Amino acid sequence: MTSKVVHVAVGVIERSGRVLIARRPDHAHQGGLLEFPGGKVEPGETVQQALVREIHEETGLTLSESGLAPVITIRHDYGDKCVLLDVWRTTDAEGEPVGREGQPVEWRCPESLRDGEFPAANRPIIRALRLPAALALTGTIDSAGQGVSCLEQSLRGQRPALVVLRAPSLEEADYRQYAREAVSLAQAHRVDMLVHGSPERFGQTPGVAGLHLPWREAEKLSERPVPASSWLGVSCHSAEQLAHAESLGADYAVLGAVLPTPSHPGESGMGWSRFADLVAAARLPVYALGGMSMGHLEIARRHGAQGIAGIGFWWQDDCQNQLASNGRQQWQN
Ligand SMILES: Nc1nc2c([nH]c(=O)n2[C@@H]2O[C@H](COP(=O)(O)OP(=O)(O)OP(=O)(O)O)[C@@H](O)[C@H]2O)c(=O)[nH]1
Repeated sequence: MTSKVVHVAVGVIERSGRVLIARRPDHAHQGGLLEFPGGKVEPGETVQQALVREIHEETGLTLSESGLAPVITIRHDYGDKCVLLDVWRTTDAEGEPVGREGQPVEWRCPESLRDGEFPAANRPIIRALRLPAALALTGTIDSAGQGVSCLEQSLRGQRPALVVLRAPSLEEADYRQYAREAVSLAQAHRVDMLVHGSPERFGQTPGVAGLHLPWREAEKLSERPVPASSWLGVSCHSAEQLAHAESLGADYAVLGAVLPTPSHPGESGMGWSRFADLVAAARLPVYALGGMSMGHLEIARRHGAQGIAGIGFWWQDDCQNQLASNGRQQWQN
């Protein structure tokens, strides 16, 4: 274990749906691999100031500090060096990039980025760029048929990028039927659907985009139960659970409850400060769960979250129709 932590400002510079990638010089630490441009934060600098300086030095692009938004922080020990990658994104870089230190630079689609092309610490950054800002969970239902019609209605109202099909009240056979119909509905709406529950459910649902493990399922596992090409999420409530999710190779975790929520009456929630502490120590994208509306997205991001997760802000069942039609907010990626 190395003790000194090097604080590194890392920039995800986005333009027309692509991100700017550079190649690290062969002689540098993690040399020859791809990277997001950036560099060490110098004493007396804020991370935003360091990023504006580094990006200009390396690529000639001009960034504004106010145009930077936090993505994720990752602490990683390479054995010979311990880094804290402080990752920020911007869409308003000015100029055309050139490799001013002789390094090749190119624009790439986030979907084309492969883990093995980058230093190991970058895996969560690549996940964070592909994951949406809002993770939608399906609401309580009594039957597969009711679930499918609520899902259809909800997808017609809004189209989240990623939906977790949660239905704890259904028997196994009913869940299987629900999942099959839900996946074809999701495909028609070009939405990625994840089954919620055991790894068997993933195997039994053709066309599903991934698996979301409740903690009771995650704790039984010691390795990733789905291929790298599918999503894996885990519900967590503590630092130990987040560490276990990471050891399973999860692509994201959901952490809560952050605020009081109608689904858990009488529970106060951990609050944003505790949430931020737990996220700061985690090495995967983390969604805030519990009492979330789209209006909480900004505060969640400020506390290190990938975004928000929940039911109430998108799911339309009979009691929520009124709410949804009164004030629908746009989904953001
Ligand atoms: N810029 C950048 N550094 C990364 C990424 N991923 C990652 O692990 N790192 C690590 O973070 C550290 C950044 O150092 P750097 O060499 O880019 O910083 P710098 O330009 O200030 O370095 P120098 O002054 O030593 O030349 C290196 O140890 C590098 O391996 C990434 O995506 N971008």
